[in-house]
Amino acid sequence: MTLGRLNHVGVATPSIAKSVETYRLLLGATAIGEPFDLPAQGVKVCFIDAPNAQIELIEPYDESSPIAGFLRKNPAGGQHHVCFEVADIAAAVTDLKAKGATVLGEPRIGAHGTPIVFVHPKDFGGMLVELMERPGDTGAH
Ligand SMILES: CC[C@H](C(=O)O)C(=O)SCCNC(=O)CCNC(=O)[C@H](O)C(C)(C)COP(=O)(O)OP(=O)(O)OC[C@H]1O[C@@H](n2cnc3c(N)ncnc32)[C@H](O)[C@@H]1OP(=O)(O)O
Ligand SMILES: [Co+2]
Repeated sequence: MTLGRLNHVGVATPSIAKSVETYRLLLGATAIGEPFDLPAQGVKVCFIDAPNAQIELIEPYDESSPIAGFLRKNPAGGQHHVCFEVADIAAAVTDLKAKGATVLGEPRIGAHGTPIVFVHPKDFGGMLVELMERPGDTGAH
């Protein structure tokens, strides 16, 4: 596989509304998307655009959310994952598994409407990594 662009940094938060105000006030964020729910992934999502990537604010959709678990350990929230783009998610999964990485589950549709998958933090020195198929590439394989 080939490492693509950093698409977003996932930031867990107990309150998207409060986090949006922080980014707006402290960093002058202006390109702030409308929050939306992704029940299948257990999250509420809000994207804040920076010139070269996005901040993905993620709040638990319900108590079974992986973000709820993260917030129990980190009540104020914080950096949760980084997401890189790949051309072909299926090829990336095959390649990572062949190299012994722990791919979490099967690819599923993420917040950008393209297939995503996660790789366990233990493979990246404690950082949760998400891979997403580049918009426009889906179906290229
Ligand atoms: C999909 C929509 C959107 C998008 O971009 O499209 C998103 O990105 S939504 C993001 C939310 N979804 C996920 O995070 C799915 C992937 N996550 C998982 O499968 C789990 O959360 C997992 C496996 C990372 C952790 O599982 P769990 O929480 O059940 O286990 P523990 O809490 O016991 O943690 C085990 C071990 O991992 C460390 N950990 C947990 N979360 C993170 C994290 N975000 N970053 C780094 N490390 C993490 C935790 O500290 C434990 O470490 P240990 O040394 O064993 O104590
Ligand atoms: Co993400």
